[in-house]
Amino acid sequence: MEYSSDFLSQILNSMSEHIAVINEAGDIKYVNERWNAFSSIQWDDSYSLFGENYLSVCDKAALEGDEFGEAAGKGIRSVINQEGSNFYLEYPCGVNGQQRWFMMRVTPFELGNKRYFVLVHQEVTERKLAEEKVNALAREDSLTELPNRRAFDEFLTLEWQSGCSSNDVITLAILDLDYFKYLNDSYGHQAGDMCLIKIGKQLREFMEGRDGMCARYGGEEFVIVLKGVTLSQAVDTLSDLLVQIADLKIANENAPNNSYLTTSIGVAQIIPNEENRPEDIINKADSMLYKAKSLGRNRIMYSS
Ligand SMILES: Nc1nc2c(ncn2[C@@H]2O[C@H](COP(=O)(O)OP(=O)(O)OP(=O)(O)O)[C@@H](O)[C@H]2O)c(=O)[nH]1
Repeated sequence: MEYSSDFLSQILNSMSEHIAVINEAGDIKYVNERWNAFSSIQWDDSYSLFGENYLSVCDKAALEGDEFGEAAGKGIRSVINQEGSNFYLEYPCGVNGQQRWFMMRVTPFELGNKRYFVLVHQEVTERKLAEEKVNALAREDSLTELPNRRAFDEFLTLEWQSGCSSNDVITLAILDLDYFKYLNDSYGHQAGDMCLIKIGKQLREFMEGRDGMCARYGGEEFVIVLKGVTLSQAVDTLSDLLVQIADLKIANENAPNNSYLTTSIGVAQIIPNEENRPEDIINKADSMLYKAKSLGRNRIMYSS
C-alpha cells in the first residue's frame, strides 16, 4: 500500500512529540507542527530552527554553560559517527517561567544513500515530578517528617567526600531517648508516636540557622550533623538541646531515672581523610552514647 506525503505528514503532525530530522551535518531538514508550536512558545512566533544547524544550536548552548546542550551535542554526534545506534537524554526546560522536563531520542535512518537522524522530544514532566516525589518520600521518615536514615547516610557520605579535600571537621551527635519503652508501656504506642513527633519538631527548630542536618536514625534514635563548629561549641549547643528536650516535660512517670522524658547524647568529631570512613564517626559517637547511658542517662558524652 502506498501513502501520499500528505498522509504521512498528517500522521507526524498529529503526534504530541516535537519531531525534527537532521542530516549528517546537523542541518534541520524537517520539523513537525508540534515542533513549530513549541518553538513559538519558547522563542517567538516565526522562529522554529527550521533550516538551522541543530548541532550549532547545541554547541552555542554549551558555550553558554548549558550542560544539557553539551550532552545533547555529544550524544547526537555519537549517533552520527556510528559510535552508538541511538541516544536519549532527559533535560529540563523553562517554559513560560515553569520548569518542564523533556526526553530527547535520536534515531538514525537511511534514504537514497543519505543518512538522516530523527530527533524526538517528548514531554516527561509528570513522570519526572512523580519520580522526584517518590525519591523525596524514600528519604523521609513518615512519622516525624524528618530525613530518614537513608537520607542521613547519603548526606554523611557526600560530606565525607567533600571533607576529604576541604579538611573541614564534621561533628556527629547521636541522641537516644531514655527509657522510651517505659513511656510506650505506660501510655501506649500512640502516645509514644506523639512524643517522637514532638522530638522531631524540637530537632527541626534546633537546626534552624545551623549548618548540617538532623534525621531520625531509627526507633527512638536521632542523629545531628553539625558543620563548621568546634567540639566545645557543639557540646555547648547540644547541652542546650538536652535541656530543651527535658523542658518539654513529656511524662514518663515509670521511668527509673525521671518522671518525664530525658535523652542521652553521644558526640564525636572527625576531620575526614583518605584513611577514615563515615562509619568511624558513627562508631565513635555510638560508644559515647553508650557511655552516657551507662553513667545514668540524661547526659552528653563526647570524644574528639
Ligand atoms: N511508639 C513508638 N515506639 C517506638 C517506635 N520505634 C521504636 N519504638 C519503641 O522504642 C522502645 C525502645 O526501647 P529500648 O531499646 O529498650 O530502649 P529504652 O526503653 O529507650 O531504654 P534506653 O535506651 O536503654 O534508655 C521500644 O519499646 C520500641 O517499641 C515508634 O516508631 N513508635
